[in-house]
Amino acid sequence: MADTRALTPENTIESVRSRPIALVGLMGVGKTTVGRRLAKSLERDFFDSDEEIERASGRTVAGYFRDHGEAAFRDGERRVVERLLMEPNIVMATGGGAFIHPETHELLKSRALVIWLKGDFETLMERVSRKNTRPLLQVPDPRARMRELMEEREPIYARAHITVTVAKGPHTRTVGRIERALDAYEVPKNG
Ligand SMILES: Nc1ncnc2c1ncn2[C@@H]1O[C@H](COP(=O)(O)OP(=O)(O)OP(=O)(O)O)[C@@H](O)[C@H]1O
Ligand SMILES: O=C(O)C1=C[C@@H](O)[C@@H](O)[C@H](O)C1
Ligand SMILES: [Mg+2]
Repeated sequence: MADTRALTPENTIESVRSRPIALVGLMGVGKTTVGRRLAKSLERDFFDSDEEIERASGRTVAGYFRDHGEAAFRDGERRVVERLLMEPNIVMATGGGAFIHPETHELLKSRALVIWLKGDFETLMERVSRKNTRPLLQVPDPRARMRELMEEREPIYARAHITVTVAKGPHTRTVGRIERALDAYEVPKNG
């Protein structure tokens, strides 16, 4: 059955704006910390898919990867994202790989207003180096791994409805940029 929530010109801008807002992008770009502040500013509820997986499984993301592997994590992530997309009026921070997984990508693209937070390499490295809890970066050369992830993933993140460039500076600046991008957003003619 056709998804009536697909982003087409028949959707009024009001209906598109009332979709869940989903933040996607690489580890460390600020999806969680910026998302929380954006939700507050827009008077929406905030959810983080990684935190929801941790709550539901009673494990940390790193523990989940260790015990069940990445494929099981991606499956759990898809289910969590699908459930969160039923919530009205939310901002959702997704895990860095959610929009890369084809089924989760499709869900997000058809039911949310997807915003790619695009960071430069050095900003991302500086931010991820503050915590060593990210399983994909527990490798001998995390800089090389991050470069690979950027190359593999950026063309996919670029399919988001909106791209917002994130640079050094306070979270509030990124929130302001996202709000301006949302105000300027128009439903594309070709869906
Ligand atoms: N202007 C800023 N915007 C976003 N994050 C910032 C900013 N300044 C500092 N940070 C910090 O960068 C770190 C990473 O942010 P955060 O955890 O929100 O990233 P994330 O995109 O959710 O990553 P992950 O995909 O691993 O969940 C945090 O310590 C956050 O406080
Ligand atoms: O970029 C990724 O693939 C990931 C990012 C984190 O948010 C977690 O979802 C997990 O560490 C995987
Ligand atoms: Mg996060």
